[in-house]
Amino acid sequence: MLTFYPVFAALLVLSLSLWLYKAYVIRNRPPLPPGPPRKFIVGNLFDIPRERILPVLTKWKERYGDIVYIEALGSPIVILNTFESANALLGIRGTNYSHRPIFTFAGELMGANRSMILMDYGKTWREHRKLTHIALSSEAIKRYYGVQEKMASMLLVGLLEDPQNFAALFRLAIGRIISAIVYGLNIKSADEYIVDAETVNKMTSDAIALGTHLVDFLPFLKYLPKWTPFATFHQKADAGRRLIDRMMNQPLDHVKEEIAQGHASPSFVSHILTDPETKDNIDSADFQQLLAWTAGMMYAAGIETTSLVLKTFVLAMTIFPEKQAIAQAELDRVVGPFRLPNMEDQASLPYIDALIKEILRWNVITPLSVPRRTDKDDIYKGHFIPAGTIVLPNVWSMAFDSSDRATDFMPERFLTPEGPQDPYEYSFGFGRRMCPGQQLATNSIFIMIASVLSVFNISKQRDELGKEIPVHPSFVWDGLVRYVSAFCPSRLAPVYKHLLQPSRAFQMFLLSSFGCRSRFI
Ligand code: HEM
Repeated sequence: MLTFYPVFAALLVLSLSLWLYKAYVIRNRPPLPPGPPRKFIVGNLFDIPRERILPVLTKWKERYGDIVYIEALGSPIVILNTFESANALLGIRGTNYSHRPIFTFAGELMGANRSMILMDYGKTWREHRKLTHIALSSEAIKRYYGVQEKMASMLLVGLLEDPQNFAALFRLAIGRIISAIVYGLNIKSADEYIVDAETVNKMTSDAIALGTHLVDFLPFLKYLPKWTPFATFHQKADAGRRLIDRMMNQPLDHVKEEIAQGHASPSFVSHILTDPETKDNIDSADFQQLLAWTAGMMYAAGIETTSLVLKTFVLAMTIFPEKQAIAQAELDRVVGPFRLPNMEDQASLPYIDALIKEILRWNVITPLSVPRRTDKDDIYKGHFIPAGTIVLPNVWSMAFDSSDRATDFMPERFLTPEGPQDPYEYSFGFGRRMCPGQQLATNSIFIMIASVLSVFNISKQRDELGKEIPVHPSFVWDGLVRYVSAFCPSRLAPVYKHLLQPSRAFQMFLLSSFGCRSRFI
């Protein structure tokens, strides 16, 4: 008993000193950024409704300004509402702001932290980024023009046959481009793997949405045995892990088999596996894992995002036919009626370029980008940002802040030199972790949009009485990606004028024989 008192007294003194030190440090450091009042323990956890998060963020921005501080179960979160603050912190102070939050559910339990997008900033991330650069550098992407043009003409053929199925056809076209570039897959094998990629995307995007899994805020829950009633997340995570592993490894094994049989098509993966110089330059303990995950990541990150932009394009053209007419007039003028557009036309089609920017702005695909985490304490504009803070760039507010009449669909806003912030500067992220697939994505979007507008008129469906069925834009946000919700009252009708109204069979032949000069790596 006697020996207990000195230990107890020492502990008491230690705790008191720690408490006093913390109080002293807190009092002497700059204040946290402003934000809504926090409740005891839970903080603002229940102020972040998943479905209505954007209006809540807008309200906070109006009340607290450029940079807003909230907490969820003790985890600090900072929301950056302007391009200036996002660029200053995520871009210029990139060393401190390029980490990702620790996603216990998606990252650790499902195993998605092996992918570049969720991986923490550091040596392994740099290896992934370096390898990805081989496939997506400005030089490399020029070699994909042929495959992009070919897939665009195949899309047109698909649309002629089944115009109402446009959403699936867009996804297929984008999936085929990426799988041809990354794995050199032929169309049949590509279509097989696209289905896996879709499921994995949806699952991961859902899993990393803010506030979806309690285990992300209370990581000790991961130690709950799998059989306990509250640990159903374990089964979900195990199923996710199996699916992710299959998606990463199956196409890679497919290419290896093709190489062994001597008939692999040129692709990123076959290039890395067969070029001894490239392989020798890669300093990685687990080369196979590195290759499987860089290739799989390009595939997974590129399909849903790019095809969503195209779906938004159809929605916008349905609602704003006058903008469609201006874009088609430009195509008539520049490309003319005797051929389909190609990648070289891009620089001569400023209205199409402005149209793509407006689509990216009007429906921001990732309204809060992909979250970051601070490594060390920081001070910005007199506010203290603690180490370990989750940082969310509010891209949504950047897009709608940038000009008056922000909710209108107006590609023209990007045709004047004093126009608003360029959406390419915020839609694809910031600084060191900016999307490496941006150029590939914008090229695919360009060729698909220009080709579709050359051959089709997009309009509202009509009912049995011939009256137009109204279309109301509606979006669903799963926390990372903002989807255009199922809408189908759009009609893609061939206009034929660009092909001098040939017979249907001849037209199919013409379309499918365009753009066949495909070369990959
Ligand atoms: C319209 C299409 C696309 C959009 C809107 C988009 C958007 C984004 C965003 C917002 C990020 C997070 C950046 C950050 O943290 O600052 C990102 C990361 C990433 N994107 Fe994209 N992306 C698109 C297409 C693609 C394509 C086609 C590929 C590859 C072929 C790709 C590969 C990646 C990868 C690998 C990352 C992770 C980068 C890292 O964490 O270092 N994306 N993308």
